Parts: sequence; structure tokens; C-alpha cells
Amino acid sequence: PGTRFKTLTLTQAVDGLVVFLLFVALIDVNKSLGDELKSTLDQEYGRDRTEFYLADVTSEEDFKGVLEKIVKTFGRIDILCNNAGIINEKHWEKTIAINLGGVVRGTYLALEHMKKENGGNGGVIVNISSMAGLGPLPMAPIYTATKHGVVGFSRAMAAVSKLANYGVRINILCPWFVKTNLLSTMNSEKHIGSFFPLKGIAETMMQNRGCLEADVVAKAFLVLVKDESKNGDVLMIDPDEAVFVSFPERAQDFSTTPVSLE
Ligand SMILES: NC(=O)C1=CN([C@@H]2O[C@H](COP(=O)(O)OP(=O)(O)OC[C@H]3O[C@@H](n4cnc5c(N)ncnc54)[C@H](O)[C@@H]3O)[C@@H](O)[C@H]2O)C=CC1
Ligand SMILES: CC/C=C\C[C@H](O)/C=C/C=C\C=C\C=C\C(=O)[C@@H](O)C/C=C\CCC(=O)O
Repeated sequence: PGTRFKTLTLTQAVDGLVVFLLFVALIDVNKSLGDELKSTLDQEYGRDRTEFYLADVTSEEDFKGVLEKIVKTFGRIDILCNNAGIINEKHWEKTIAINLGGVVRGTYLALEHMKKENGGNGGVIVNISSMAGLGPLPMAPIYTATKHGVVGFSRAMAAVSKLANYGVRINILCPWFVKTNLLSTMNSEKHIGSFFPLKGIAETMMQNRGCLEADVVAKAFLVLVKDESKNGDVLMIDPDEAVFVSFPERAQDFSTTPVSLE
């Protein structure tokens, strides 16, 4: 679902062996989906390890309120994944509000609880972009713009966090197509609007290279969580490999072609 918070509670520290208990808070605007996922997780991990919260990431009131409830229930936030996303080229303002606005809001609100200057314990935020955050997806220009925005915002916030000593790492995940409900929106003129005739491009891309399974994305997410050297890093996953994307240190260092302005 949309957004996931994880909180770690130190339960034992014996002879250098540290055992953490992991609690997961799920946030989504879709209640039936959230309830269903919670009950699946309950069966595997027990009822007290997961909580579902109904909230819309475009609402400051919802998101802020839910975060406060989470901190009250679990005591702290250590890991945040801003995952909520849609494709709707027709209602493009809504797509920007969820895909980029939700990530900005989630990052700002969670930092208030996580950053060390506020008494937080630090931690890590992983913002979900897409390979469409690195190159254009022709049938979805607004979706492409939001995912590029997630990359730019998160890299800038990672730099802020380092300079201001928040103690929070901020990383970005850019997957290729993944087998989830989102893919079905590609077949709907209602979502793709005037770009619908271009849907064959994405279909060909998937036919040629396949689609990722969600568990691969989860594994890549864990790399960004666990590797403490990673901050402002972009992990791209396609069907062949997972790779960190290199950006030049400064914008001036991009590979360029001189142009005469005369
Ligand atoms: N499926 C794919 O091919 C790829 C997906 N992504 C990104 O991965 C993320 C997750 O998407 P999927 O799991 O594929 O899609 P999904 O449609 O299965 O899941 C998205 C979830 O976001 C929730 N959501 C939507 N609007 C919300 C709102 N306003 N507030 C709270 N929750 C909201 C939905 O209810 C849904 O549960 C998205 O950011 C998507 O852009 C990135 C690359 C590829
Ligand atoms: C309907 C969209 C469903 C999911 C969106 C999701 O986020 C998936 C994105 C997956 C891949 C995006 C890849 C973008 C790659 C690029 O670099 C593009 O610039 C390449 C664009 C077209 C290539 C056409 C071709 O290969 O012939």
C-alpha cells in the first residue's frame, strides 16, 4: 500500500547481540486493501506487529494525524517508505498531488519525528520513483514528470539532511515495470487519456524485457535501508540487474555539447 512506516524497538542487547523487534505501520487510502494486507501479515507475524491507518497522502491533516498516532502507538519512526503512486494523465493535477506532493509531505512530516535535532533517533527514508524518473515514458508525461521530481527532491533533501546533521538518510528506488495493480491502468483510456494510442510502446517494452516481481523491489528497498553508506543514492532495478545510478557531482559536470549563442 501507499506508505509504510517501520519502527524498531531495541528489546535485548546481550554480549554484542542486538535483537530488534520490527513494527510496520501501513497507510493507504484504500481501506479494504489495507485491512486485507494487515490480516495477511497478522497470520505470518502475529496481530501486534502491524497496524493499518486509513489516510490520503494529499491531505496534510490526514497524514500528520496518522503520523502522530503512529509515534504514540510505537514510540518512534525509524524507516519511512513513500510509496503511494498513481497513473492518471487525464487528472494530471491529482497525479502530481499524490506522486510528488505525497512524497514531499511524507518526507517533511516524518523528518519532524525522525531528525536528531528534534530528539528523534535518525533513520532512513526511501522514496519510490521509477525508471520513468530517469528517462521519459512516452505515454505518461505527467507520471514521468512526477517521478523525475521525486528523484530531484529526494537527492536535494539528502544533501540538506547531511549538511544539517538530521541523522536521516534519504534514498530513491527506480524500478522497471512491476506486476502490480498499477499496470492495469495502462489499458484504460480513462487514465491515459490522449496518450492512450501510445500504450503499445510500454507493451513492447514489457514484451521485450519482462516485468519485475514485487519481491525483487522489496529486496532492493532493503539494500537502501541497510547500507548505511547510502544517502541521496538512486537504485535502479530492471529485469537484468540492480544498479546504483551515477550522477555527476555538480550540474556543470554533466556530459555537454557547446552551443554558440551568437
Ligand atoms: N508497478 C510498476 O510498474 C511500477 C510502480 N512504481 C511505483 O511504485 C509505487 C507503488 O505502486 P504499485 O504497487 O505498482 O501500484 P498499486 O496501485 O498496486 O499501489 C499503489 C497504492 O497507493 C495507494 N494510493 C493511491 N493514492 C493514494 C493516496 N492519495 N493516499 C494514500 N494511498 C494512496 C493505492 O490505494 C495503492 O494501494 C508507485 O509510486 C508507483 O509509481 C514504480 C515503477 C514501476
Ligand atoms: C503504464 C506505466 C506503468 C508503470 C509505470 C512504471 O513506473 C514503470 C516504468 C518503467 C519503465 C520506464 C522506463 C523508461 C525508460 C527510458 O529511459 C525511456 O526514456 C525509454 C522510453 C522509451 C523506449 C522505447 C523503446 O524501448 O522502444
